[in-house]
Amino acid sequence: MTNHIDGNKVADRIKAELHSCIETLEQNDVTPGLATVLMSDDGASETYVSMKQQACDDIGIEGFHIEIPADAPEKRLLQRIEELNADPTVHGILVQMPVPDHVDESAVLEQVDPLHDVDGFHPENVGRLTTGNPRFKPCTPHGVQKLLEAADVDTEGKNVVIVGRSNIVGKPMMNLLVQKAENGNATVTVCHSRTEDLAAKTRQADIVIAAAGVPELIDESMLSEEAVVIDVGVNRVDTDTEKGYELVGDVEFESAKKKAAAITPVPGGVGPLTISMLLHNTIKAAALQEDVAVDLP
Ligand SMILES: Nc1nc2c(c(=O)[nH]1)N[C@@H](CN(C=O)c1ccc(C(=O)N[C@@H](CCC(=O)O)C(=O)O)cc1)CN2
Repeated sequence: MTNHIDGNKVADRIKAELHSCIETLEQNDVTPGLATVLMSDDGASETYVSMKQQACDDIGIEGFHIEIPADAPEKRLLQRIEELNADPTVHGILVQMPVPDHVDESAVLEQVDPLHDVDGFHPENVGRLTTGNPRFKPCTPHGVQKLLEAADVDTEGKNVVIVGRSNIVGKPMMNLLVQKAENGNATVTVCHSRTEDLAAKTRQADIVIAAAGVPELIDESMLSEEAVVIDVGVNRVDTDTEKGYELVGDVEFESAKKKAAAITPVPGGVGPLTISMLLHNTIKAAALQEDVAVDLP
């Protein structure tokens, strides 16, 4: 029987568990602070940033929202990040991705102080993750691990196929899953747009993680019986509705759910975990910077 993995439920449980960490910080006179920086007119990016701010308000993290016009020079963004690095009330900083084309993404990621880098995108934090000593696990891959754990899916020794090689999801997901660590120890294949015969690869997988950003790329015919399917794609597809679009995953949900042992929906699957794990990382950043011991979930 198909088993839907309810991301909202798992995310709510993690948020409830994080509440006691916030209390511990408050007892030590620390209010964790998160700065979100948006340099984009993209509607989806605006939505994600306001969801992050709302989640901060809900849990007791102080949110600082900075908007920089999409056509401003790169220097303005870099200067603002420098100011945030030095602000003692700000423990976590994230720059919403993607940034405009005229801005050098690497320069932006390197400008965020590694101890404030709650996205885990700074090269120092990427290096720590790769060498098995993560400081901040990138939010979406960490959320996928939490979803698998909640669904009682043991990754040890499993064949995992990740479809997509982005720095935000595909590559850190690979690094987390191959680690000799809890929720790791998997055999991982990373596929991408140049992969030949993608279906042959995904059919070998016990677990398929779809993160290509291509609506309904993966259907039932590309899955093995009883595969676990994690759909990271949140694609806006134009419709005639009042909203103007609908959200579609990278997996053709209706066909895939017939075959999968467990599957995440879109919306309501991985997305909510991205937000919860950002709160997790912000609390960790505050605890590290303020030298307070917290028991993170
Ligand atoms: N600096 C970062 N930029 C981006 C990241 C990131 O982790 N850090 N990830 C993605 C987008 N993203 C977070 O920013 C994100 C995507 C989706 C969701 C989510 O909860 N989606 C909901 C649906 C929301 C909707 O109505 O559109 C769901 O799937 O249920 C949260 C965060 C790129 N950029």
